[in-house]
Amino acid sequence: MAHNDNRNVYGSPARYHTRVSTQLHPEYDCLQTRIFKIIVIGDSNVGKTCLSYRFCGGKFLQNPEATIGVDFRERTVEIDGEKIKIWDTAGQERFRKSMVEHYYRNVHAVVFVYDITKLSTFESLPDWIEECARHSVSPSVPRIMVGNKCDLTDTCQISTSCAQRLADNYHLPLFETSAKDPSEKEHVDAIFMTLAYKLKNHKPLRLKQLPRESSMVHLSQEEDAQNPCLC
Ligand SMILES: Nc1nc2c(ncn2[C@@H]2O[C@H](COP(=O)(O)OP(=O)(O)OP(=O)(O)O)[C@@H](O)[C@H]2O)c(=O)[nH]1
Repeated sequence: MAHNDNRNVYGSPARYHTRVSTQLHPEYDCLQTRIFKIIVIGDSNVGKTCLSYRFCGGKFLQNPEATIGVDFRERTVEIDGEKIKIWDTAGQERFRKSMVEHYYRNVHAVVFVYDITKLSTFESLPDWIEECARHSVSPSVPRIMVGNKCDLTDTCQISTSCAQRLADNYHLPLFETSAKDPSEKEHVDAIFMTLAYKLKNHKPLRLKQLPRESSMVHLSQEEDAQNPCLC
């Protein structure tokens, strides 16, 4: 396909604001790659930002701020150069209410997170799972449940067996980990990679290659919100 500077990553005319990175990303040397949208959902302070940052940035994010609306993080994984785009959602109702429709639209996988040291975040999980169902997310969309902050064993309030029962009720795989503990880095990777492998055979979004000079265009939140279909 002939290159067109006015096209965004999904190949449709860029009608809205786009942020262009001038950095060259060698992994974009192929003509096309695939992009999957994974949303991370759960109460405020459970560690959604830190988990997604650990996977995409490889580090523990010190002093994260509350997410307002959504933050995007990306990582290209070693499965045929697939690209995972993480939507780190806001846990606080006031910061998420205008975005909820956009969280669930065309989602490829969902990560439900709770904090193992805070019972209320575990008790909220059925509400998060039901919200997801209310937004017509197809039953075929892979979902997982993640208990975060396992480094805080002394203050754990939810036993693995209790968490496993809830996970079984909803037919969700359960993972317990810590975004903070460096020794859990590979485990956090494995959790997201589990989803990546499941997604491999799913229908992808198409990502058009941009010229080497501009290399990469990120959809802004505004643009994504206004494009009716990203598939
Ligand atoms: N001990 C410990 N603290 C963590 C861990 N992950 C996150 N935290 C801390 O938990 C707090 C909240 O982390 P965030 O990642 O901002 O939580 P969030 O779920 O994204 O919060 P919202 O953006 O408000 O929805 C911060 O003080 C983090 O440092 C973890 O694995 N262990």
